[in-house]
Amino acid sequence: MDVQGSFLDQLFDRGLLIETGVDGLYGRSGVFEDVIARFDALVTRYGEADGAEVMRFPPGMSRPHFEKSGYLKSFPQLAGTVHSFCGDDQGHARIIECLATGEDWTGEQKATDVVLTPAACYPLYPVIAKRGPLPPEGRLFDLQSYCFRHEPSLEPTRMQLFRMREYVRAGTPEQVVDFRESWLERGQELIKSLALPMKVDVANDPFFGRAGRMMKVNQRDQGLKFELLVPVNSEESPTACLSFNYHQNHFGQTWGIATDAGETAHTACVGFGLERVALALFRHHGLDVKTWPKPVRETLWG
Ligand SMILES: Nc1ncnc2c1ncn2[C@@H]1O[C@H](COP(=O)(O)OP(=O)(O)OP(=O)(O)O)[C@@H](O)[C@H]1O
Ligand SMILES: [Zn+2]
Repeated sequence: MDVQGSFLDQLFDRGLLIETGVDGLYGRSGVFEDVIARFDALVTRYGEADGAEVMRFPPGMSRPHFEKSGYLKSFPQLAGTVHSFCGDDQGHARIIECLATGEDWTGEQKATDVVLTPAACYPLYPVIAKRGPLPPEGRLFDLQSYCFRHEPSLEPTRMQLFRMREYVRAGTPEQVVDFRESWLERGQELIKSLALPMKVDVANDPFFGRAGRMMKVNQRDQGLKFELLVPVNSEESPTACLSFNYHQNHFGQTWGIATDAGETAHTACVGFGLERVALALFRHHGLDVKTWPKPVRETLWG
């Protein structure tokens, strides 16, 4: 068995992750959750002085907002929608019949107004827009959400439902670029304080299809996305644990968000993959948190 498979099996054997029968969909133990909570609190300590406005959204968002966001243009392969049965007794009878005969029953389902949140910041932009033009200092938000992406995998770091902590900045290009620069530094300090090996590299999002190829090249050429990578599954392809994204005026234009001076607002976000950081810690410091290096334990548990 390859290294990835065995790391996942070790996590199952220890009960840190709990199998559900679906790749990338796992339960988590109390110990695993405690590591996530401690890391989440550490992120808060690093960002505290900035006074971000805290908002928490459920892991589903408005389908009309999702449609307007442009997500389906770029990442149709990752999207997840919530469907429900809206029929009558006959429809119900067909579902039961299909289940009994092993036929597909899902044709009776209809799309609801809810889609699964693909990234913690997607529900935020329409909320910012609704408040009107930004104040002169711009705005800063603190988010955390379960996110869904249809990317089933045996790599434990690639889940279908996982939590993303984010800080999102909206303002002038200068304000937004400053924010991203400062988090590029802080993010590295933060991961160093956990004694994890890392590197920062330019990256691209998985834009779909032929048209997506150019978008990947553009994103890289313009340095719009950086990732902080930690080897978890392998040394050759380290895992993006943090990402630093400059959207330029994409969301400002899409949602009609203006700066105080009446220009289209720019936005950027820094995202922390909470499960990925936890997995990196278990990978490098061992499956028993009691034996983790003392400085790491002190950073997390004080
Ligand atoms: N499938 C996933 N499972 C667990 N965590 C994830 C997953 N996809 C993304 N993340 C985490 O969420 C953060 C923000 O998401 P982002 O869209 O920037 O990731 P990404 O660039 O798509 O990651 P990758 O390149 O590995 O697919 C990432 O830095 C990562 O830590
Ligand atoms: Zn984001």
